[in-house]
Amino acid sequence: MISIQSVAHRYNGSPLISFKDWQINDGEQWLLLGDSGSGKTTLLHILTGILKPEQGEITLNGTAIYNLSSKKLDQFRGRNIGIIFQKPHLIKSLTISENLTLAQSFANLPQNQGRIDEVLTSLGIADKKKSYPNELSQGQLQRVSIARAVINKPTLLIADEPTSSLDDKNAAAVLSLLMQQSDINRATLVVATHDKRVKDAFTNTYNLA
Ligand SMILES: Nc1ncnc2c1ncn2[C@@H]1O[C@H](COP(=O)(O)OP(=O)(O)OP(=O)(O)O)[C@@H](O)[C@H]1O
Repeated sequence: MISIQSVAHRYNGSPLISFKDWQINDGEQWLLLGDSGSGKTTLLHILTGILKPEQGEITLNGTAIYNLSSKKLDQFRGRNIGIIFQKPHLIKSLTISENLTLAQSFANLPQNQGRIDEVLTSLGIADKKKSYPNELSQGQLQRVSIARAVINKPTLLIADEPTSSLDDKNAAAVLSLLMQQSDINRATLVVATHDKRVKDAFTNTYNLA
């Protein structure tokens, strides 16, 4: 379970952005909706341990994440949280398989080729394992980014604007893959977007005013 309590943040000299309390139960799928500039990315960074808020507390499965040392927090994030950004941010000189191995080692987990094969197969890109990122299409790269996010079986899967640069068909495909992967891996899913096309797929919505 994730809980956000009395959280507010202010960037240097800017107005305080307050976030209403939010409780996310295990396995739930949530849409985080808000206009551009409303604070979606800020809240995702707070949720994932990247940005310590000026006020408030975030607990993930009972751990108050900002009470951890930065080293512990990095390891905690690597093991418990999978993040999908708008762009894949893969390492170009490494194969798809090596990029995924790297995600395992960042979390201090042993290399597990079987898990890599399993995830790539479930995303329909097992044949791209030995390819380099520049040999893949945008849609395939987006799948690799989902693979990297779920490789360590995170309890929380977060996607920041995963569909905004995609056409209707690809947007629907990526969304259904995210939901499917959250089901297979029993991970809680939070998708931040201002893309109204994805609204109907979710029953739980957290709205930023
Ligand atoms: N590093 C920063 N320093 C100062 N102000 C920032 C910083 N990052 C974001 N902001 C400001 O905080 C507010 C919220 O930004 P944020 O990026 O969280 O919004 P968003 O909802 O994700 O927007 P978008 O949909 O356009 O990505 C905005 O007014 C933005 O200008």
